[in-house]
Amino acid sequence: MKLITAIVRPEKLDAIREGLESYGVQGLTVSRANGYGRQRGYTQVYRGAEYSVDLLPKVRVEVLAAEDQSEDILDILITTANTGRAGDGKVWVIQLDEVVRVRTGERGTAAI
Ligand SMILES: Nc1ncnc2c1ncn2[C@@H]1O[C@H](COP(=O)(O)OP(=O)(O)OP(=O)(O)O)[C@@H](O)[C@H]1O
Repeated sequence: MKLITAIVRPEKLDAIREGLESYGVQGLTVSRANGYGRQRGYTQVYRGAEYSVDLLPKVRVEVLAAEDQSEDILDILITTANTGRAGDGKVWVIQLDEVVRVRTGERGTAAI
């Protein structure tokens, strides 16, 4: 099993959700995030003074995936989040030891 985490543009969230739901993903976690990548934020001018905004608002999308669905889900995230511009985000995949469904006590792929 894998944990797939995507840090992406907030305005892409609807498209990402649609893509994942059409594929049949049963659940996901969304939270707000702030961060920067290589572009290191941007410079803004306010009342004549220049200051830099270094932590840009993003959303974090987390999806639990069975081994045989992980590549498909990764593809959906990358395709739906892409605009081709700097700041599109990052996706990473972590190998999981265990997942437990709290209500039933099911474990492993059955708990996803
Ligand atoms: N090395 C990193 N470690 C942890 N989080 C990161 C890292 N790089 C980027 N992020 C997170 O991903 C978000 C989006 O990153 P961003 O798209 O700017 O990455 P990038 O690698 O600079 O790509 P691009 O060249 O498209 O801007 C950041 O705001 C940050 O929250």
